[in-house]
Amino acid sequence: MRHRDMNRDWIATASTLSQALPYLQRYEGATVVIKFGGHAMIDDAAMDGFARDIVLMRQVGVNPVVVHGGGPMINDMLKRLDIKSEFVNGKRVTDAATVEVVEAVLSGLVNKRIVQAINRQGGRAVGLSGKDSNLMTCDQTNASLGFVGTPTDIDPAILRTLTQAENIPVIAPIGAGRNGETFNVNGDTAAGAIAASLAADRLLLLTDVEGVKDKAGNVLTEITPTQIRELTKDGTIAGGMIPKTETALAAIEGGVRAVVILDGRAPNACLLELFTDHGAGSLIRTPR
Ligand SMILES: Nc1ncnc2c1ncn2[C@@H]1O[C@H](COP(=O)(O)OP(=O)(O)O)[C@@H](O)[C@H]1O
Ligand SMILES: CC(=O)N[C@@H](CCC(=O)OP(=O)(O)O)C(=O)O
Repeated sequence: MRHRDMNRDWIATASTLSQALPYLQRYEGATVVIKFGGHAMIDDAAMDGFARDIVLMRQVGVNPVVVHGGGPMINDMLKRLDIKSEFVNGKRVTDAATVEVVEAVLSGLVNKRIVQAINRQGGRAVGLSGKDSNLMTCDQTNASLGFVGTPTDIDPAILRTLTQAENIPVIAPIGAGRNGETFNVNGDTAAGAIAASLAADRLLLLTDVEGVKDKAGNVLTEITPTQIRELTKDGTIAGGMIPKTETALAAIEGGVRAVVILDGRAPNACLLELFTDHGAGSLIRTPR
């Protein structure tokens, strides 16, 4: 009995691999930008699973570009330093002291943790922030948010150099201001702007919910720009989901072929989305 069950498992595994062929062919040479949110990095196992998926993508000829968040890790450090922090529409109000902590945590602790996790799985990850090689120049979003930036100029040349050499860029969402300022950029916003600059085939926004939910709490497997606007207006899309859906709309308008908002805590979330017919999360694509 036990033998027969094991056989069945192996057959299912082989069948999944075989079914992946058309997807592997479709995504060979494609650019996929993955936003890894702070809430998706729940523990070492989630980090290692994510790293493994990214290395597998690279191995089969996809060009993965990782943009990360780290909101909960910034909160921890601010708490340790006794600095108060608040959010307005999913964006952290960032004063001069806060932006120093944000940069240290994102470009230092979080970025290097992801780089190391990918490299331990056999990949070649290179960590950078928007300041490196003029990758992301920003203007202030709104005076009331302090040092929060909106990307205005993205120079993706360094990303192309790295991906052509089969390296995996891992980007902290810190932007350079025109007058030497450091700007805190929401991770989703940064990922969307970078994906648009690369005319990416897919932007995957990994988070801690299964997707965008409607009023009744059901996950919408596909969501149109009109639905997003309506659900935001009536408050169904709120908090941290606002920058995600705003990003999805801007990315689609900016030339990204499709955006998926999905649960990064689910094992192999990225592989499931790209290489199987199950898909995952909420898909937003250019209206046809
Ligand atoms: N309509 C909605 N559907 C799904 N999640 C929503 C919705 N509105 C608000 N949210 C909230 O948005 C959160 C995701 O944003 P956030 O916490 O910033 O994630 P991350 O750290 O992964 O970027 C969810 O955990 C959920 O609480
Ligand atoms: C302006 C702004 O809000 N920046 C975010 C940057 C980190 C981030 O986006 O992290 P998650 O993806 O984990 O939420 C912050 O300070 O928390």
